[in-house]
Amino acid sequence: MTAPFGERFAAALAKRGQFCVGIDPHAGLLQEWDLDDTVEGLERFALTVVDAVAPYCSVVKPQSAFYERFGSRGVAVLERVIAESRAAGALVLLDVKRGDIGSTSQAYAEAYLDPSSPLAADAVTISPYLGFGSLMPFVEVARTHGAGLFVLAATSNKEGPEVQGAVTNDDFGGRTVASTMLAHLRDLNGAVRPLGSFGAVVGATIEGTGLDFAINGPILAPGYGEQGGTAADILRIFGDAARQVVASSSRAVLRLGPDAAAMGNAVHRANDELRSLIG
Ligand SMILES: O=c1ccn([C@@H]2O[C@H](COP(=O)(O)O)[C@@H](O)[C@H]2O)c(=O)[nH]1
Repeated sequence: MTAPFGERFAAALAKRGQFCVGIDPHAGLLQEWDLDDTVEGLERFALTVVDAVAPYCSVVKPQSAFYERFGSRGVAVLERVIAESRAAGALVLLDVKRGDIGSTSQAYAEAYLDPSSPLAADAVTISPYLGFGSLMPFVEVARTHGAGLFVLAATSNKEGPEVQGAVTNDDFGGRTVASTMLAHLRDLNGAVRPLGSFGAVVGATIEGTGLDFAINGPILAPGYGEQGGTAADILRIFGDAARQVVASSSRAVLRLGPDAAAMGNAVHRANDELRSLIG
């Protein structure tokens, strides 16, 4: 029986550190690596990154869009990325940002979280734009299989606050949407030890929001590196919750390839920096 994701996440961060590499095969990066923008180029790129970083990272985060761009053969590459990263000991957080009415959420959840699916990962990112309740099938499937979820709360992009900073009416608590998502996650995680399995996505780039990050669950902080987020930002934004954060960076690491040692060293450096500030 697989241990719950929150337990596996806490153990992985304690063992391998708080840095996550996003495995995002951008067309521009394929070109920088001297690879063709084809499924063969995609495969070479993605598997080189897996070999270089998955043995050291606590978490890797492939972004599904860059694989879907190549149709079914690209998705087959994604399946290999997931399987080989897990075999190398990394947790795989598949960045798909799915979310729909409940019955469709059920199918998405089975596609990404049921271990019998070829695309099954340890956790996925999901979008609560259809209402947090529409995500309950993901919660149930995640509970059944010991998987994790990361719900978009306060994303790293500058356009996010238009929606995430909007205030709900009194029937729904009169709080910002981001704060409402964090409250739902706090309720789901309860007092589970060492950590619940239901996490939030909060950008490493956001400015003082007054949000309460004590959700007793994992937090993904994308926007580290290329988008400007630093280890100091992780401490500034999350305070006491900083130890539950995995900071994610894609392009800033991938640009160092195809030199595997350079990408591996970037992981060690980022982990050291986060450890020295957060403990
Ligand atoms: O708020 C969010 C949520 C997800 N992302 C994703 O993370 C990476 C960021 O890539 P970089 O190259 O490090 O900027 C990418 O896959 C995004 O889709 C995010 O940036 N912000």
